[in-house]
Amino acid sequence: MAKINYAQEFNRSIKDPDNFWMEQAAHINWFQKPQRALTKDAEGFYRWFKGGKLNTSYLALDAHIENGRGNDTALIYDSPVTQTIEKFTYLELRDRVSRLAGGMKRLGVEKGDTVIIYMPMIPQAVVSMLACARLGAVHSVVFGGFAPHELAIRIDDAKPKLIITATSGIEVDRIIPYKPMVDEAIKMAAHSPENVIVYNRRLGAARPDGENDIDYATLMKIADPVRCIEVDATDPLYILYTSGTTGKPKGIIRDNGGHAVAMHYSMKHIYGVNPREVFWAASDVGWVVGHSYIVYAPLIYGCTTVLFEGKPVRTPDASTFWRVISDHEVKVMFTAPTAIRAIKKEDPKGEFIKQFDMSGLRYLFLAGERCDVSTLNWAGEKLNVPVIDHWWQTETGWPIVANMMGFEEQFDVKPGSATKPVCGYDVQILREDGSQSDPGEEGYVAIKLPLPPGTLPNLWGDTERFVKGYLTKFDGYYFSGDGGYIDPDGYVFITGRVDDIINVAGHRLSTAEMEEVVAKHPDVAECCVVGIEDDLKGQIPLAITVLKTGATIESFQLQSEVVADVRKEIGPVASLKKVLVADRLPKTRSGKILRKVIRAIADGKEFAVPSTIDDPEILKEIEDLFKEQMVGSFEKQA
Ligand SMILES: CCC(=O)SCCNC(=O)CCNC(=O)[C@H](O)C(C)(C)COP(=O)(O)OP(=O)(O)OC[C@H]1O[C@@H](n2cnc3c(N)ncnc32)[C@H](O)[C@@H]1OP(=O)(O)O
Repeated sequence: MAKINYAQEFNRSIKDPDNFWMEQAAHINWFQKPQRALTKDAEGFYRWFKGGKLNTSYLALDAHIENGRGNDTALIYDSPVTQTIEKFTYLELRDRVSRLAGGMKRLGVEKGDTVIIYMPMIPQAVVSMLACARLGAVHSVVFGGFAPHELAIRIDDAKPKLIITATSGIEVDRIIPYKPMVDEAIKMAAHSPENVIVYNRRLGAARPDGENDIDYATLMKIADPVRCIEVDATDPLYILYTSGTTGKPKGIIRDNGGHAVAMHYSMKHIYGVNPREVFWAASDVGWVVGHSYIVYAPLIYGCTTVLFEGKPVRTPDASTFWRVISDHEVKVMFTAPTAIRAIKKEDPKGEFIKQFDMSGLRYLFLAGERCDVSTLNWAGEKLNVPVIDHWWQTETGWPIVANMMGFEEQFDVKPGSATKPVCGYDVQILREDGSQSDPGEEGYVAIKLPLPPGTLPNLWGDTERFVKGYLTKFDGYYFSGDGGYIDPDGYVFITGRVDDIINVAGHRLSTAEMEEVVAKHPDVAECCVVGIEDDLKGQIPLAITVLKTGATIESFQLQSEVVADVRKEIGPVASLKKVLVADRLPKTRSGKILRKVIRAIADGKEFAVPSTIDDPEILKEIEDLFKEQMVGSFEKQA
């Protein structure tokens, strides 16, 4: 791989984005090349490669086949929960994708239609995504850990013509029946899809048949394969919903052209991997990591990707990751710190690692949540490869800050920092008034516009929220929602969200959404949900409630009902386990709940009593409440 200099490239990407990204765009196969990289649309938003025509499914599959690589392995499905390992060549994957696309076309799916995919980590999920891309249909993959109510919200927002699902998923040793959840979601939603394609996994899960259900296998038998259709670079490839500060999730739009260019660029320059090598992102196709680094980037770049249906522990034990790396000769791996913490807890000395040939592993990348120093160090020591913490968001689709492995010099790691801004991202730390922070001074993490290719051009059906949420706080900047600082050496440190978003085991969740559910309990007068520190999951939600006058419910009963409600409305992924009952909540004089202070008390951290507090006495009550009811965490902090 030709090595180039980070500083020069970074400066060029910021000063001359047009030429910088036109050069990168030359690495992908366009049906019609764009004449310019950067333009503005009718609403004044930046767009990449307008005028270019391409197809993302073509880039991920057909282009490699035309290059003589049809018999190379494109996808390895490794499923410890079903004890299956299955490999698909580019040809085999293309044939499945083009056939499913043909089947979808028979069902009336056309360019621009939306399709929801609610599936476990099985090859048919990847096939479905690429089949949509082949037709120019816009997919929206919904993570399986979300409950029917969450799926219903997304159905009403995306208005899919079709839903593709499977009969079931497997969570370690439990069968999760997906199809009944889809049926329930459709009942809840105002919008009705025309058909539901169901892949029957034959695992014994209930499989209720609906009038408009289509069996995946039958459809594949009768469908004719179809060719890729040409789409505009600025046409949407997918919508991916992510938690916002209000209850309703936001539909992040990803375009085709900018995304393809960014995916290709990132594999080489950030992840330092070569085509034909094996890349493994141990995440889920329901998250952005799954979209970008299980499906699109490795395939567009011509790598072999691994689709892993299992957990870092319990499937069957803490050796699984190392077995996968060794069996499939993984060169570069990506996972969330929480997965490494789970392994470290089970196997602190890393004994399992010694049982496998890990000599092929070049780098381990971590992202999805803040990486604590001990996890970073443990992984580096035990694996004996560079462990690279990097930072990005669903909105951007690819890394914002990283130690870029494709360059001549690799920077020394400073634990707690994701290193330096990636080419294309002019990351700045701003004060409340919009002025630039000094080195080392904490502020809001913002990115000067334009954002590079592949990042969100808008929100699905909600331009106003896009502008308000990202572009208004600092004129001319994208506001990330995170706080942080840049040290005098230019290293970026992300210190955490400045809003009510929490990150539980690498899953981004909204406390506002949880509060809405808790508040609906008939005995709850008011409540708040905050994210508190957790050794394993990084953060977990904690609900604090005040009961209605006269309510006699026992606190353990309330907890079990509220936990069940949150699981039912949001899903198991929310991981709300603890609900406390307080006499009062600390508030400002204007009635705003002091969540930050509550969080600090729960985490045993120092805090300043806000001058706007209505009654400082309540803080003492909350402190006592935590001491009484959260014995475990408080003892640990003491
Ligand atoms: C950089 C940009 C980004 O941030 S993209 C997001 C990156 N994040 C990630 O990749 C997520 C990383 N986390 C993980 O993969 C998992 O949390 C790992 C570490 C594997 C642990 O999994 P697990 O033990 O299941 O814990 P969890 O907290 O994820 O799950 C909580 C409850 O939800 C359930 N769940 C999870 N996934 C599903 C699913 N697909 N379908 C149905 N249920 C699911 C879990 O079983 C668990 O349930 P329960 O509470 O035990 O009953």
